[in-house]
Amino acid sequence: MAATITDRLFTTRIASGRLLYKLYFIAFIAGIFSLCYYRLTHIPSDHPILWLLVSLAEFWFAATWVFQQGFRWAPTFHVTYPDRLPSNLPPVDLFVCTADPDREPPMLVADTLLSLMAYDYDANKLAFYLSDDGGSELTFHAIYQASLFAKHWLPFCRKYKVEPPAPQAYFSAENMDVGGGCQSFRRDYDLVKVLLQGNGKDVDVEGKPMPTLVYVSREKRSGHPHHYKAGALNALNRVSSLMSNAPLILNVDCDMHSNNSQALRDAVCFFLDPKEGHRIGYVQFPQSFNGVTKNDLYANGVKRIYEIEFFGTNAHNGPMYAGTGSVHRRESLNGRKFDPNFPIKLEDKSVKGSKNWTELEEKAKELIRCDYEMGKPWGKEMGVMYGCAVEDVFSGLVFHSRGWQSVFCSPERKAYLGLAPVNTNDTLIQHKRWSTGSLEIFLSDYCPWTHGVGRLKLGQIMCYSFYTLWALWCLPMLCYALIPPLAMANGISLFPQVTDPWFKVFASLGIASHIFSLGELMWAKGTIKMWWNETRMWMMKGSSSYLFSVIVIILKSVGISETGFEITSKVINQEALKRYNQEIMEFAVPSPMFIPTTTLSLLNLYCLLQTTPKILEVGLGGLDHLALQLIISGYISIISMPLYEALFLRKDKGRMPTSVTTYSITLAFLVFYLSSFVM
Ligand SMILES: O=c1ccn([C@@H]2O[C@H](COP(=O)(O)OP(=O)(O)O[C@H]3O[C@H](CO)[C@@H](O)[C@H](O)[C@H]3O)[C@@H](O)[C@H]2O)c(=O)[nH]1
Ligand SMILES: [Mn+2]
Repeated sequence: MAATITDRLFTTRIASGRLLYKLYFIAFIAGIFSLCYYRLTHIPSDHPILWLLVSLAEFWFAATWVFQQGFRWAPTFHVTYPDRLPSNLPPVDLFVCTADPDREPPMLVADTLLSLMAYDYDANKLAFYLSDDGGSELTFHAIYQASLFAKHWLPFCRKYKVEPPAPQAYFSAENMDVGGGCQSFRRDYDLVKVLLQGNGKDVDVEGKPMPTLVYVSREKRSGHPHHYKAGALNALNRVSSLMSNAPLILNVDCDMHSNNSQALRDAVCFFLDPKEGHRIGYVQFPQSFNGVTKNDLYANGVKRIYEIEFFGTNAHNGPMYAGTGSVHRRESLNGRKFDPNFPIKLEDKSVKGSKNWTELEEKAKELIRCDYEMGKPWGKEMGVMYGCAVEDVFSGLVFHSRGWQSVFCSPERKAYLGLAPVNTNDTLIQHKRWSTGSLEIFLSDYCPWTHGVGRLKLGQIMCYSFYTLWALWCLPMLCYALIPPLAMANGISLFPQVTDPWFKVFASLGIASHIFSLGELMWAKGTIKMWWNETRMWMMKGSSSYLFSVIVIILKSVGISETGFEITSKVINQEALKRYNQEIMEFAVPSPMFIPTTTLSLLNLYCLLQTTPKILEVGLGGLDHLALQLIISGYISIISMPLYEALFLRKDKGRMPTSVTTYSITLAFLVFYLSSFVM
């Protein structure tokens, strides 16, 4: 297949203006060294512990800044040339996962599936596999109806070049041929059902071939871990190798529909490239989101990751595997190592010709049984890795350490559009899962600092360090949100006073890092308010999600708790949606996730109010030695405005539940009074 291609199918360009960045880098790093020097030469004799904690926090802030250089050093962009692709394209198997019909409405799943089926690609080369971990009759029915509707939808998309090819509006009850087909459905056993037969057996209303479509639902039995999404992907991997065995595998979550019917061709360009193609294990598309508010209230548009940071990873062996929107080489997914001396060609080993589908369904059921994997290398040496709440990043790290490269492919027209959490609690829970999983990776046998050395590039290790140590942000954040205000209230100075030249070092580092991150986001077409929201969410995640992650990991290490997969809800009620669109933060549920953040905000406000009378008494000049602490608390209080409103001023249903308010106030006072004994 690839032998006939001589022209490059993609090219690479490094961002301009790097000299300017390097100058900034030198200035900033000089600032970090000065700060360290100041801390080491100014150890106070009366409060050494406070000094130590604040210094460690600053050290960790500096270390994460250093890791981030992996993303910032050389942003690298790829351009693909799909026009140069040969007509004989490699087959692709497409996996879609769903797990819970209440949190992931079947209509959404069907919509995603149909949007993918509309890819501009030879239908004979595509096979779709839907994993329904919820084993839901409703989902099955929706998919079955979708398979019928697809026979109308695909010709329609071809004719009118529909973009995005997701039929939401079209996929209404009137369009469906209701009834039939799924009466035999029972949910007490494994189910593999071929809904559309490829290779010309099933045709659309115009007589053109349909792709294959297979519904898979795994049996769950207690005592047999089903490994969540990773388990689902591995089950689909085996079923697909039996039924179609395409050399490429695309994975999309049910909450992300295709928004660009050409994107698959872009991905194929990387694998078929005559020069670099053989090194590439997977292509990762960005995750982009539908319906995120103008200023991205919860920072769930994750612009920073997918519109800034991931371009930086292209400079050193490519991005992390981020789950949805990724195309894998089956060989690398199945445990093969990359060996430059024995390049693996992207060969078409797919199963061809007419098939006995009933027989295949029966055989496939064996492959998805919950005890099938016992004693087999799945989840360890083969397939997506088990044992981690972020199976994607973990697996990507393993593929990278087996020598494969990845590429970040971000076409002009967004490849996928998905649903992001639309309230505070879901956001914090999602980040708890991500940061817990990330820390699990760092603590695993594949730790980038040990296993990664010699296998990964330095820049890659830095990027992985940044992500896998995310959860540890909570420690410096807690230090900075607790110690300076409490020390201030007790009259203890922890920073140089305004007239001290060292003050300038602290001030410049603080200002520079803020201006830089703002500039970066503006470059990615963000807004100032978006940046402010992002900063607030960063603090909330830091003091809540990340803190809980660290606690979960500690509990897990002593065997008290297990990490699971809390599925993000994709439904929202109308009233809450209205508030969301007005960019009013939603709390509403009495979630423990809120308590640390609200406590810290209250504490900072209280310490600020406590110190204000003193300021009025002696004038700002007299509090010169506490100026930086005042600024920190002032900053935390200003950014916490929406929290104070939710706690005390709002009357709507989205306000902070009284129980959270009570706990937080009590806790804040407790901490405050305890501190006066300790400090
Ligand atoms: O037991 C399970 C649990 C989840 N899922 C599926 O996993 C996907 C992701 O779940 P979601 O709740 O949407 O989590 P997100 O945080 O939005 O997912 C992000 O983070 C995950 C890792 O934590 C990645 O796998 C995803 O691709 C990535 O989009 C969905 O399609 C689910 O149906 C399963 O198939 N089985
Ligand atoms: Mn999701």
